[in-house]
Amino acid sequence: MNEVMNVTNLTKRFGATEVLSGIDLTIYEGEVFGFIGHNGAGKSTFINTITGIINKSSGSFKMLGASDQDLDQVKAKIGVMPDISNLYDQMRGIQFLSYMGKLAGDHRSKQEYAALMKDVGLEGAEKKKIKSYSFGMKKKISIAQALLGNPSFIILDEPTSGLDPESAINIRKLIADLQQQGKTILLTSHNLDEIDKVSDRVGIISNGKITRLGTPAELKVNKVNEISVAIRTAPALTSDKLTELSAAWDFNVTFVASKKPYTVVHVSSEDDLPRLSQQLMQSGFQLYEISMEQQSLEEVFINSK
Ligand SMILES: Nc1ncnc2c1ncn2[C@@H]1O[C@H](COP(=O)(O)OP(=O)(O)OP(=O)(O)O)[C@@H](O)[C@H]1O
Repeated sequence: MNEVMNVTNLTKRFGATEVLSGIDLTIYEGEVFGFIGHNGAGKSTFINTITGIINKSSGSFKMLGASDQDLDQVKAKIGVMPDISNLYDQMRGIQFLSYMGKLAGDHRSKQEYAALMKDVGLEGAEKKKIKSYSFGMKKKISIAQALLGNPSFIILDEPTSGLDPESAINIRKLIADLQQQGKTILLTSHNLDEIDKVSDRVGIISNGKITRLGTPAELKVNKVNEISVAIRTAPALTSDKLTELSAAWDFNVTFVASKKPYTVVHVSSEDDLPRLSQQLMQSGFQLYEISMEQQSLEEVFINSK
């Protein structure tokens, strides 16, 4: 697999505050990489550093084969979504894109710029001044700007935050289309369900370091000897009742939570499931459902701190 980005021990300090504390990360050609972290974790600082908007403090990185010293050689192949406060808001949407397109060496026809606006969900807003755009519309035009010049590596910082659900779905489709075209995408989002859906791999940044890295499926695997099971019974199984009953069982079951109408418990092996069902029925419970639960990416994120 070809490396599109390779970051080694990257640090960034603002005065005495260290925001990135030794990031190591490789992104491969054709993948969608999702970057998550709490507010202020350093996601934007990371993006700004690897795109040369701000200077690193130490460490090194390579982008599309060029070292960080030679970033200018590959900048045209990297599409970065600008902050919406950096849009020229006196310009009309299509005028802005064709102006920025020319700067990026992108010589499309007017119809092609209109098609790009349609792709990001701005059909009908081509001739409106950007200053009249809503927050979501500004977000969409900045995504369009990131696509100018046909970049092979596209970096999108919170592309769907503030978008209505339908627009967010369209942007996710656009990301999937771009990946189909062979592009590599780095995106950040606080919508963990979205990151789960669109990303091939996910990195969690916390305290300036990447604390978890893997495919969504890898991250969601429960700890060894800890299988979450959701049970729906009548009457509902309470923590006290489970403690009382399980004292006599020859396998371990621990109460985790009540998530109405389910009771979530941990068992240590899949083989405990039939035993658990049998014991509950023998104790007078009517068993309606019993199923293994996978952690959500949200739970992985909360537990990664
Ligand atoms: N130019 C700057 N000068 C000083 N501190 C900065 C500067 N830019 C960012 N920071 C600080 O760096 C930290 C990381 O900020 P950053 O914007 O990278 O976080 P983030 O993960 O993108 O957060 P969010 O999810 O809220 O967008 C914050 O504490 C922020 O205050």
